[in-house]
Amino acid sequence: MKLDIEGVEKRYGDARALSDVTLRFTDGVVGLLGPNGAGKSTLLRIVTALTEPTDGTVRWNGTDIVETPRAIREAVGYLPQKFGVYPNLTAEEFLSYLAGIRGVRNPDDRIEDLLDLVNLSSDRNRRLGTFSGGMRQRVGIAQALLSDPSLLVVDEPTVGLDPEERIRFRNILAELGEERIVVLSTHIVPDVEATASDIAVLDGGRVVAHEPPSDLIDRSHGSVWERVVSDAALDDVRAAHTVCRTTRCRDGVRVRIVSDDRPADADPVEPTLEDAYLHLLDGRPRQ
Ligand SMILES: Nc1ncnc2c1ncn2[C@@H]1O[C@H](COP(=O)(O)OP(=O)(O)OP(=O)(O)O)[C@@H](O)[C@H]1O
Repeated sequence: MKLDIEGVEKRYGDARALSDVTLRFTDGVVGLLGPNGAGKSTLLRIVTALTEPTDGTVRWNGTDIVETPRAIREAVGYLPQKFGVYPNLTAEEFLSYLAGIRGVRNPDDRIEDLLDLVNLSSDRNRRLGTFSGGMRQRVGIAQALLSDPSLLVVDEPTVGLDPEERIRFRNILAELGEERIVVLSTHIVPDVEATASDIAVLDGGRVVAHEPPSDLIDRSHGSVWERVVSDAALDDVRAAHTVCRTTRCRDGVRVRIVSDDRPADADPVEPTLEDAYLHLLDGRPRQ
């Protein structure tokens, strides 16, 4: 499978949401990272043929999806950021309804397998209106997989999931990525770290990195530090540096800092993907 995005630009009036985006995705999980407003959802809407680019091309296994949107619509499963359900339907009824609309073959077997995959078999006959946010999200994942898509696109899928569900979900994504392209857009860097073989970072509508997580981490070696400070000194450290994490310890607060220069009294530490991501975005912490 191959998804080729070339020179894609998207303008809304005078505002540019995407500028000259060129990316090639192949089988595996690709993590799409970027701060608020970076253009992630816009890019996902373009590659799923829900929106047309203002300029540039997107090809699915060689076929231009702007000219032939059917090529991608038949291949894609999509879990949008805002996923609505019919509250009066049960999980099983909802999936059956969508399977009917989408012409899924052997829908009963497929729904059985998917309810099992997302751990909702025992809740299949409950109305969706009684589901927690995390359970609804799992229904969303199941519906995205109904047609056994070769391209699975998921936008912020772990929002609302508790830690146990998140880990379960990450494992499902990693497994799914073995035989298809999974594009996972998220703010939660550890989710990407756990699943993605490839990372694309957007900032201000442009691609600022596209490489394996280990390469991104390598680039921030020598720029991540830790030191212990008193509570009273914490504000000064925050004013002077990009602080990516603070942890309370016996002697005060352990502060993790991203900086190209060594901060006073700080020791170098091994960077994580989250550190590398902050370092890439000019060391400015974002939401
Ligand atoms: N329909 C639209 N009309 C006008 N501007 C839009 C529209 N959709 C998105 N934008 C703008 O395009 C830019 C990119 O938005 P987009 O939602 O793609 O970013 P994002 O990376 O998904 O952000 P977030 O992480 O907050 O969801 C933003 O400046 C946004 O305001």
